[in-house]
Amino acid sequence: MQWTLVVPLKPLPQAKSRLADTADDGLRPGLALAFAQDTVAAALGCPAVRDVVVVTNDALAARELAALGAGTVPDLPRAGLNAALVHAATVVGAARRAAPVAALNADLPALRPAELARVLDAAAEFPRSFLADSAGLGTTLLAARRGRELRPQFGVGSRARHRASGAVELTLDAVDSVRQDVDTGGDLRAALALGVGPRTAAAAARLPAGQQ
Ligand SMILES: Nc1nc2c(ncn2[C@@H]2O[C@H](COP(=O)(O)OP(=O)(O)OP(=O)(O)O)[C@@H](O)[C@H]2O)c(=O)[nH]1
Ligand SMILES: C=C(OP(=O)(O)O)C(=O)O
Repeated sequence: MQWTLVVPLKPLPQAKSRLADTADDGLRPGLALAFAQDTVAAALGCPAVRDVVVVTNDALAARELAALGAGTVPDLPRAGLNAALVHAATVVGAARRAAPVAALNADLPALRPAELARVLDAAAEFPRSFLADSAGLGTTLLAARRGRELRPQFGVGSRARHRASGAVELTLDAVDSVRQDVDTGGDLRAALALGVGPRTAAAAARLPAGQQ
């Protein structure tokens, strides 16, 4: 089964606010873009992915991610993450005749195509499913098979909400790169230890010593 991935991305100046201690206002937007570029590049390299559509209102990010081969959809004004995902899934569904769709966070700079393929292959077994993040509280991927709605409930504590909504939790081992989202300095160090993509490696090298 081949999936369409919907990747949400905030305007870069507002993105990754919890990384303020690690990267100042001058470096943080570039770091957020690098995470998204490495996430999208790895997703496009995954055999289980048909296409990647980024939902964002950031013109620079849209341009850079389109250059990698992603489609882009403008966000709805001030609607928030879940509304942006529903909107993008609707646009994608209309264009692709109810293709299977998965939402994937844009902050997975260590993402490996083979691990993403294992997660998506597992998701193909269930009408609606999700993968918990490395912290065990959030969600990095929510998948809906053909003809099912995504019904995203991302945000603080989303693992419990997705489970309560009836989505099946995918309990795979050895898919750390799909779980490792980067919200904090500690997350960034964990992602660097797993091995990040080239754009994140370059952006992280510009951080002050001790923050990498
Ligand atoms: N298109 C779109 N994407 C969003 C929106 N809010 C969050 N996102 C994206 O959804 C994912 C998870 O978002 P958050 O954890 O809320 O925000 P973040 O920028 O990653 O980090 P913080 O600022 O530290 O909360 C990231 O890929 C964000 O860029 C939104 O309103 N619209
Ligand atoms: C939005 C989410 O991600 P984050 O951990 O980046 O807030 C989530 O886990 O639902």
